[in-house]
Amino acid sequence: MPLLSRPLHNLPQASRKPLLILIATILLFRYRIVSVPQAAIERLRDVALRKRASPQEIQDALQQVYLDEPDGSKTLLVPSGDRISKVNIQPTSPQTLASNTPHFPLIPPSHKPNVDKTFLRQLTAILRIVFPSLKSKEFGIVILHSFFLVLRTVLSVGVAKLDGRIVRDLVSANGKGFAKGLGLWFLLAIPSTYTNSMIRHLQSSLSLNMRTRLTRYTHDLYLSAFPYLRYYRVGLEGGLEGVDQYITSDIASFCDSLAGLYGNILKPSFDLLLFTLQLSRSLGYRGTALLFINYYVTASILRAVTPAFGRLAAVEARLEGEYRMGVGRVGREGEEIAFYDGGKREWSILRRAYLRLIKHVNSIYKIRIAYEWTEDYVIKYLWSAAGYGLISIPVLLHRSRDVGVQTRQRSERAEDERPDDAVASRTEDYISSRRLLLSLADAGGRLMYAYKDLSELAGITTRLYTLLSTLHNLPPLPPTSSPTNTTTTESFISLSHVDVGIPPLAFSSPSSPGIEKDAPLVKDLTLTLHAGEHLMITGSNGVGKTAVARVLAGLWAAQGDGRVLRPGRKDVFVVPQRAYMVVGSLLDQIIYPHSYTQFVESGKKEEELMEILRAVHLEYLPAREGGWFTRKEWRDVLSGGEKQRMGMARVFYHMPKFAVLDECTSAVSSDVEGRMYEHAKSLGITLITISLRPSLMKYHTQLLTLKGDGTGGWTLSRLGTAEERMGIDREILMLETKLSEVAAVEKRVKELDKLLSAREIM
Ligand SMILES: Nc1ncnc2c1ncn2[C@@H]1O[C@H](COP(=O)(O)OP(=O)(O)OP(=O)(O)O)[C@@H](O)[C@H]1O
Repeated sequence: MPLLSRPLHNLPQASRKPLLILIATILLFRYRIVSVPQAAIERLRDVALRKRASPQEIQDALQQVYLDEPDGSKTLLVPSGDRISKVNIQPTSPQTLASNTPHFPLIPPSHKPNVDKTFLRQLTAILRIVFPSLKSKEFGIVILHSFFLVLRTVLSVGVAKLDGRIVRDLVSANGKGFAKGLGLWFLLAIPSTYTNSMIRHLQSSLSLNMRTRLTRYTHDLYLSAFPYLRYYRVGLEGGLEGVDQYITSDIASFCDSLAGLYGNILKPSFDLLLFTLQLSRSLGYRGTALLFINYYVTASILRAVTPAFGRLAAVEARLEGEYRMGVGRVGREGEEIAFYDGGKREWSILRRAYLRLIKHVNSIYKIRIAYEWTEDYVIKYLWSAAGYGLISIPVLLHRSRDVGVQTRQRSERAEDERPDDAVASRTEDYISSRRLLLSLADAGGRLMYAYKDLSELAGITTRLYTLLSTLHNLPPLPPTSSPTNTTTTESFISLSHVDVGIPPLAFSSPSSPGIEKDAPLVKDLTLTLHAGEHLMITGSNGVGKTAVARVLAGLWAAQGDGRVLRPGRKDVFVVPQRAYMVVGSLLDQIIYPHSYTQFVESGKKEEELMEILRAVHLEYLPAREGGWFTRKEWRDVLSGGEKQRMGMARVFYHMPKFAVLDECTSAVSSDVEGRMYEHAKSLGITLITISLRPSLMKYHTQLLTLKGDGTGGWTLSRLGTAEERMGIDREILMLETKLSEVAAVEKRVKELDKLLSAREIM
């Protein structure tokens, strides 16, 4: 170590060299990717669930996240403790998506959710996704759940009977019978309580499984590749806002509500059926008929006073979404807001959104008071009173019959019946019937609540259905056929008579016919760009430059009778104006949209990534940020210019034939920008640049100028040879130098003027 303890510059030349090599090696090793080559992927494949994973395997799994399976499915690697669990995820097949589409016809925006035929149709369509087959896990849970629900009802009847028996034995002072009843009571308590816990567990489990299925299905539908790009088009063309609320909150509410409702309908229905059957034995046919009249009257009263819970729930979910979007916006754009010190303004915006929400929720609560009051009155008190009346009929009839019989037989024979037995048996009847009636009232209450829940479910179902039907019905973007010339294998991009305009809504609703279509931003655009030629698109702000890029990228369909021909999606890479940073490591930023596995499989090496970073002048990043695998919120960590350079790094990583650069270097210094352009050209990438910077003209051979005079006009001109372009550039530089000297000359003229006027005064 004495070598290291001396300052480096004090060392003789000969001993300095090995030290420098050593330091360089250590540095290189430090920033070397903890490479997870193909072998590591195979190793991860072999990691068994029960086997303890090594720290290296855990690290690999964290970076890898997924394993691609030969059947197209993915295996999710979840490190937990020192083990790695694997979850196989089957993507929804395009055939399934296509076969489901006819079940999701669009509903008019004016549709008001209610418990009606439309609701049933919507629910059935969604249930196709949740229960794809009778063999599915969800269906199994429903069967088990139903079993426990029925068991609970059967046990309740048993409890009611036992209750009556215990009291009978007590009244008739039958100690032995009483002790036996009590023993049975404790025994019956075991399956009863277990059944209750299982019902709750299976309900939560059903909800979670349904949520997982719906979420996966929605993700597969929403995050669809070209030609659907539904995540991008659902807002502009689908007219749906706040999709995050639909996918996160609405799906969860729907599943909770549906799973809860199943139990809340099935169990009280069974209760009602079984208890009525039991009661009818002691009530007789007249009592049973009266019981049914009671049900009918109650249901009619409650239906009349039930508010439109479905509509209220749908509005609540929408307002919840608006408030959530507001909070999300402040989080996302925090820095911009802070620069303007816009906290107060945002406060008032958020407050308004929140107030709208709670005002609505409050009004629901108020509406509920009247409804719940009526419900309680009818179910608890009216039913109980009716119950007492119904129980009293056989008891009183029995008694009067007894009295009649006794009077008639009094003279004929001595009373051989113990009055205690009769009382005990009546008490038993009464206790059992009373318990059954109380349970009946409870079941009725639950059913009425279930109706309210059903209305709320109708509201959430409509929202979820709207999302799914919009996603299903977005038509695919028109194909942009690959123009690879088979004779020369040369690629080109060609637009012929293309109108470029904001895409209209994909579906015009019957309520809003004949929406005026916007005039195209650019009309009748025709151009052909061969590989090796470079196009610059310019024009004032808002004239439609990015719109042209969107058409070139295939994000917007060409309007009019135009035709777009371009190579496949791999060969055209677009770098947008706003730099996008993905969640993940530093390495993930460069390789985006590739995953880590794709990077490993591409066979690219870490040295190549370093080379790319060097080309965009970001070679210091791995050292500064603590290595390739550092995970940070890159959107905040990198500066504006750094983010834009990262965008260019992605171009150099993916090496497309064409790169559309939409003002993606506006925050990069001119010298670095120039070097990046030169580098791109040296790699054989054909550039299509959207920019207002004349200094970039020299890297291009064609200039498309959008006029922006409202007519959609444009001009296309050649920019001359490289020599000529450099000549123009030199002239611009010379003129700019001369212009910069003007200020100094003017200053000197003013000084001379002052001098002259001073002499004249003297
Ligand atoms: N999603 C959209 N919804 C509605 N209007 C849009 C949408 N996208 C673009 N526009 C409109 O289309 C016009 C052209 O937009 P574009 O982004 O192409 O302009 P640009 O020429 O790239 O402008 P800049 O130089 O400011 O980036 C603008 O008037 C814009 O308001």
